[in-house]
Amino acid sequence: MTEPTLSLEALRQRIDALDNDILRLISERAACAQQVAEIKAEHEPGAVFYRPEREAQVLRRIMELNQGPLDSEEMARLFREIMSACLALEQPVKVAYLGPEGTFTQQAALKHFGESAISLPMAAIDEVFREVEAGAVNYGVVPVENSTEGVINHTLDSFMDSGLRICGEVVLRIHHHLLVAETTRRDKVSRIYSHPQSFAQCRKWLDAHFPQAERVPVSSNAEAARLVKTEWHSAAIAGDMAAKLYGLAKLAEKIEDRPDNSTRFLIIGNQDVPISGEDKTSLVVAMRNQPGALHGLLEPFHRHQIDMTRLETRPSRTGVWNYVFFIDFKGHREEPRVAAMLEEVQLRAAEVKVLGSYPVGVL
Ligand SMILES: O=C(O)C(=O)C[C@]1(C(=O)O)C=C[C@@H](O)C=C1
Repeated sequence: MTEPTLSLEALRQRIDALDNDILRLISERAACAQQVAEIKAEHEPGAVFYRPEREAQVLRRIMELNQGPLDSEEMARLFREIMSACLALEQPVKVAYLGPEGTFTQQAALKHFGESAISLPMAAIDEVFREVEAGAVNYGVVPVENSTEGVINHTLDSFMDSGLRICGEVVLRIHHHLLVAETTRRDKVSRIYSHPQSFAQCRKWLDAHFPQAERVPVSSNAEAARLVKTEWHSAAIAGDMAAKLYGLAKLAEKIEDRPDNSTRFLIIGNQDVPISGEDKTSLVVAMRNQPGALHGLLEPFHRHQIDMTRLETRPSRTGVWNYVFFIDFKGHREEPRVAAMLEEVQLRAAEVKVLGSYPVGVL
């Protein structure tokens, strides 16, 4: 057995000395951010302090540089919080999310903006849009698609009537747990509350383990968790945030049928985000009702070798049998190859609306 090189006492002294350095360096960094804020405020009327492209670059660089022993995601999360605190010094950022408190959307908001952001729950997706449009908050966070259940139509439809732009995306691994009040026994659970999407994502597990329990759909997972707090014969399917918020125990963990179950959320705001180096663009395209229209729309993507990551169809709501396409692809609208493709699509389509170019989610 090899002897430890330093005693416990000596290691703790070393940690204290390192903490002194870290403290000094974080303070120096925060002072730099304050100066950045002064420059922004001087040069731009209505200065925008939050810079998604810069944040993505900072996090990507840290992940590339990291050599362990902490893994790169863990290290990026630490830097995420440092930047969040620095941004709060520049200007506290207010974020509306699809609530109530304890939902996965709140978790996504905090994952993206860090714990120093002020997050405000809204009752519905269109309320999140309205709060951002009215200027009551700086940004909004809404779910847009789930890997098991598909697209969230409310969010796509809200974009059709809104002038807001997409400033970012965040992907969250969704882990569902079966939660109960502390005194509830497994054999007493006769009713399970959850959001319909979560029931769908855990259907096989529920069929196998609780085939007899009544499944009661409610408006959110957090609402399900709130209900079981006082019902000793009920359980809720919800995530970690809701479990913590309502002090519930986990009867079973990670009960989702697919281990890669994840949800993608969009950050909506009023700004056009510059190129970060690894970006995505989202469009809504209305096509004329004629044969070959879809082929005509897709052809320029193929020719310019642009990687489409999603294509959704929605009724346009402005005429019978008219459809619009929601398209996501890799690349930024200011890249020449993307700009050339967009020009061609514009010629072929009845209407094209660029919802935004934004950094591919880092964390
Ligand atoms: O570089 C900037 O523009 C900053 O304001 C600094 C900083 C950071 O802490 O690194 C903080 C907030 C921005 O969203 C991006 C980066």
